[in-house]
Amino acid sequence: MPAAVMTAGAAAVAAGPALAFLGAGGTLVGHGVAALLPRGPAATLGARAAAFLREAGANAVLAGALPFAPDADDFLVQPRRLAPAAPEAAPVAAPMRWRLRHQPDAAGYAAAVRKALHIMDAEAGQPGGLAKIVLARSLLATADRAIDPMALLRRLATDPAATGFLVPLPAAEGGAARWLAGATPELLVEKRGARIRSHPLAGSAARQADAAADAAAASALSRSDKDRREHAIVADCILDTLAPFCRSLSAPQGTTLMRTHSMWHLGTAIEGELKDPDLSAAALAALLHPTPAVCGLPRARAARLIGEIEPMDRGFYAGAVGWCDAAGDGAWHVAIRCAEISGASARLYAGAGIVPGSDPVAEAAETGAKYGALLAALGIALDESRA
Ligand SMILES: C=C(O[C@@H]1C=C(C(=O)O)C=C[C@H]1O)C(=O)O
Repeated sequence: MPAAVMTAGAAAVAAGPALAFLGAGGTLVGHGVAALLPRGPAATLGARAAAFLREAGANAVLAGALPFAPDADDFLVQPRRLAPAAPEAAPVAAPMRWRLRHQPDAAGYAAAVRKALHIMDAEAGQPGGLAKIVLARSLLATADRAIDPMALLRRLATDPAATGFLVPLPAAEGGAARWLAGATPELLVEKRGARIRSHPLAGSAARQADAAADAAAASALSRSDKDRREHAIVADCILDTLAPFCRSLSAPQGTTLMRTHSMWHLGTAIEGELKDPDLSAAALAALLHPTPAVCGLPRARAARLIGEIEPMDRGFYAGAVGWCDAAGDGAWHVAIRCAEISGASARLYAGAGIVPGSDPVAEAAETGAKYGALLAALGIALDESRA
């Protein structure tokens, strides 16, 4: 985090920012757009960002989003000005009325999970057989008036376990502004000098209002063989991908429980030291993305099946959002617990990792619970959204 944007103060931001990241790791708020990074696929991001930042000067920052499909074009901008403070708390707004459309509903999602389980079963034990796939669904919420992306961000940023983010996306058809807004609890990779961190999550349970039920849900998750297998695939893949680039790499605490306002997760905090400190945060993010937390194993096979099974295009959901500076430092988060915002519409996305032993109905309920952070921030009652 550049020194100029480390302060997590509470001063008001007058005009709407072009982008913002508000999290425990620091605050980055950018106003205006000075330039757009020439767009391209993940494989060329490191080189494009380095060339841009060499020209742009020592204080320049690039921030934005990588789409789920690594061969699709990313969208990163250089803010005109970095604000030294976080935006102030959300004013209370009049409630909005919503129309909701599931794509697919819980029953349709469970059917998709059954299809994936059938494929896994048929390929069990075969080399290259499908071992994990993350299937997602989407909820289109349309309000009776335009959504204020900044007010939404402020509400998303109230969960201390998540990084609230708001990044611009390429304009919608017809030219309307489009944003990706979310509260992601998952760190893809952070780099400062030679030090790197990653905090993959996989294996989930919905939080419960009753304290005893909540503790029971956490304890069942930590003992679940299915969730531990689902998690290990992600942590091992990240360790294997980073190892060749690291002098040291470890997960000192092993796999532990972490909680957001709406979900419990299994997480593994990974830390390491790069052999080459010039390897940038953007290059590392492009190398890791998409991890089996959002795609599957083997990666290419899972990605192809996701395209065939899911009824919607993921776009920038399950991609990565973050920033990098001229020194190559930066932080990239997995773009989950998020929605595409444009005008009066919010398209929410939620997915769940499927491995042999997954229960289709439970996985559908899990994706429903994962909408929770966005539903709460938009002011949509969870009951209203059930299906
Ligand atoms: C795919 C999502 O979340 C991911 C999948 C998880 C799981 O299957 O348990 C847990 C955390 C995330 O890595 C999502 O929230 O949309």
